[in-house]
Amino acid sequence: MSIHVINHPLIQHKIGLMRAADISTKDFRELANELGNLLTYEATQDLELETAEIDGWNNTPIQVQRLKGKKITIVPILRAGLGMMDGVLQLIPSAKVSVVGLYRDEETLEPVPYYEKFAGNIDERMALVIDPMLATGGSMVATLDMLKKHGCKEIRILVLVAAPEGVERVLKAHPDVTIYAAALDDRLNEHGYILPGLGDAGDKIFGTK
Ligand SMILES: O=P(O)(O)OC[C@H]1O[C@H](OP(=O)(O)OP(=O)(O)O)[C@H](O)[C@@H]1O
Ligand SMILES: O=c1cc[nH]c(=O)[nH]1
Ligand SMILES: [Mg+2]
Repeated sequence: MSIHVINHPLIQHKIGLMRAADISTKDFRELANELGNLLTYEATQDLELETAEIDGWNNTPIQVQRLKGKKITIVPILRAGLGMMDGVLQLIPSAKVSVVGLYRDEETLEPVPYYEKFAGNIDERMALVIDPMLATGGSMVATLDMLKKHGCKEIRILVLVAAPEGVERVLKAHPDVTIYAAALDDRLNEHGYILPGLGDAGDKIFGTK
């Protein structure tokens, strides 16, 4: 469908903090989760509601609104997607979690799949795919291919930083998805890293460099 870059001041402030060269693992992790949380709030603004009747505090039946349909599934792309998951789950605590494991081959930049485990009845659930980085778009397109192969029909993507090349590739292959991003950056460098970007998000979240 499209990309929404969320220009909320808190989001812009926090993504700016994440770009600092000397950021600690602790701060990077905290900010990735906080942004996951804020992007979830933005991406769920139009979820469908239904009316339900419950017993109110004084034993009188009252009508309340609740989310309609089957529970959402959150889809973190390993590893780095896990770095946003706690923040997303804070707002959607009963979501089902589907996991996709992919890494980018450093030479070809193509995704190499190594794991997948999807929630049951995924064909009836909205999927929120989370990954801090959308670079060439290869990992995201592979994830969307997997989800659709399992019947998933409604997919929204939450990323911290997107590159124009990746956005174009995703929306060309899957024009029905919507991307929510904290930032749309300038370009990719010759190694497929986003500029100005965040560096290697997986390494920063897991403290592996
Ligand atoms: O758009 P692309 O060019 O596919 O690149 C983006 C992917 O690269 C990173 O993962 P990485 O392969 O470094 O794996 P990791 O999360 O295990 O570190 C990132 O978290 C995305 O999944
Ligand atoms: O800039 C990038 C590109 C891919 N993966 C990352 O972690 N960062
Ligand atoms: Mg990585």
